[in-house]
Amino acid sequence: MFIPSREVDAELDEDAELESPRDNFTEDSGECSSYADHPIKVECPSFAIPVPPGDGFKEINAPTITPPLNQPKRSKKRHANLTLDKMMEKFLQQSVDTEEKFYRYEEQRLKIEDKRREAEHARELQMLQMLGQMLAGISSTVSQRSQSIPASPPQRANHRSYGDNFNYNAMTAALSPPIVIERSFSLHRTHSLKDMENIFQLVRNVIPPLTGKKHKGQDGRIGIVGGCQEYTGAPYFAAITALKVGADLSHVFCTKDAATVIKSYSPELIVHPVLDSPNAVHEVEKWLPRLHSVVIGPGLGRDEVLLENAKGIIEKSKVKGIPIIIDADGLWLISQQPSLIQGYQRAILTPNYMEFSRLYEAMLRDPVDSSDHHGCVLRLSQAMGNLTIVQKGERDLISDGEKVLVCSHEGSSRRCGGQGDLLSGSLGVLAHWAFLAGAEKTNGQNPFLVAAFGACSLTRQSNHQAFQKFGRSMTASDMVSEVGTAFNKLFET
Ligand SMILES: NC(=O)C1=CN([C@@H]2O[C@H](COP(=O)(O)OP(=O)(O)OC[C@H]3O[C@@H](n4cnc5c(N)ncnc54)[C@H](O)[C@@H]3O)[C@@H](O)[C@H]2O)[C@@H](O)CC1
Ligand SMILES: Nc1ncnc2c1ncn2[C@@H]1O[C@H](COP(=O)(O)OP(=O)(O)OP(=O)(O)O)[C@@H](O)[C@H]1O
Repeated sequence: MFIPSREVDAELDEDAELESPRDNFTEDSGECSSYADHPIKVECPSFAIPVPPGDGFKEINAPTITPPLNQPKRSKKRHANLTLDKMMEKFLQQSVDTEEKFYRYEEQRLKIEDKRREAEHARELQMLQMLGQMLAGISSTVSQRSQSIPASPPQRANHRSYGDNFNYNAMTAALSPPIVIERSFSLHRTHSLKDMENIFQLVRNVIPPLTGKKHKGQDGRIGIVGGCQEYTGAPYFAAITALKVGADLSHVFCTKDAATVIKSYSPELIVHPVLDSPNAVHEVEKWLPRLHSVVIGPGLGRDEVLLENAKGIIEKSKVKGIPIIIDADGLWLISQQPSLIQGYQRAILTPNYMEFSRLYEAMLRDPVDSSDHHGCVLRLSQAMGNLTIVQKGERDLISDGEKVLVCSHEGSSRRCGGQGDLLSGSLGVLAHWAFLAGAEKTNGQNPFLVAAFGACSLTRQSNHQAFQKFGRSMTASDMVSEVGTAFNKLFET
């Protein structure tokens, strides 16, 4: 049934409770003696509000029953407040829904726009390639004329470069041994320009263009779950790196006592002191629809309650299909309960040497074979249900159980704590971008492999640059300062 808003006002008058009229109006004002004389001001919409029958509202024409004078009125106002709360809740929900719809629409619109730009870009590339071929033809004719020795075919060795195959998926399916794609050059050594371009192009392809048409949040809203009394640096490094890579918003979900500390490091971060609250999972779950990816583990610690909450957050994120990056103590949790993430192919695990050994032994019941790193990372990924594994180390090995990518981009010999946090934060953003872009933009390659490769190269380049400046005194904060220029150097030049 519908009740005009005026009727709601009248009903609320009658339902006055808890506070007496004098709570709102002073005696001296002499303005108020009873609710009948001074109805409570309630902000109601001017249109009719649908109200299901039997929820406490009287029929419009029902006779008014005057309550006996001595009857306490307290319980009725609570009712009025409850009704108001319900209405407010409904309005808020509607506005959240509308906002969500708007975001969805915007995202679709931008996807279409991206596709258009992509097609334009592809056309331009094709023309450039044709031009390149023409120029190559001219130069080879010149060199054939000047040298009588014929050019030898390109050496492939053990590697396959991205540029060799456009239909990479089909090739992969046809080959039984794992494909190893390696980029082992430094920006400072001579290398094949073509290889470098091909491998980085896949990462570049997934990076959203900077345009004036977007609203805040569209380039990434990343959640970091971690941060406790002992560890406040790790979630900060991950969250600030996510922003420096290009995310619009970075949320940290940490314990209460870590929150103020993390906030004091950076006003850019949104910090939620909820991780040790009794309803932590629910508190984080409320934010999940607004997050594009979550990074679980930096500075999480190994407290039973926090690990249990992290477990709940992983489960809720899986239900929502959000890409999940698991690092540090999040990996400790996974090594205790691998089934928590097993088979969820939107997950990326980033173990260091120790974390990898723990996971490997938990899953394969064997020690790591130090003579076969590629095989180990491949087997671990397969055992975990083909989710992406990034084994960090002197060379980062990245596998989805089908292929192994090797990133040995030049970093430095400095191994200060916190470098892995930069990696997981940047991966949070790149995984979202790559996932959104899809395999179409990565030439059929698993987008998470591309994202992981991008994040590893970026971390190592930041490390390299910071080490050039500070040498042995370099710390993770120095690396954070280099993220912007490293990103430009690798992906935007
Ligand atoms: N500033 C911060 O707040 C930082 C916090 N961090 C956090 O610290 C927590 C613990 O991570 P860690 O990587 O330190 O984990 P671990 O405590 O497992 O390892 C610490 C280091 O101790 C050594 N180690 C561990 N087990 C060993 C063993 N059995 N034998 C010999 N050496 C061994 C290894 O060098 C290892 O890197 C994580 O939550 C992580 O995110 C780190 O990210 C570093 C920076
Ligand atoms: N020996 C190495 N040489 C060059 N780069 C390395 C080496 N070891 C690690 N890295 C780089 O540093 C990044 C972080 O790896 P690291 O092993 O330090 O992680 P972590 O121990 O998890 O870090 P954190 O201290 O944040 O917990 C890796 O992605 C890798 O690119």
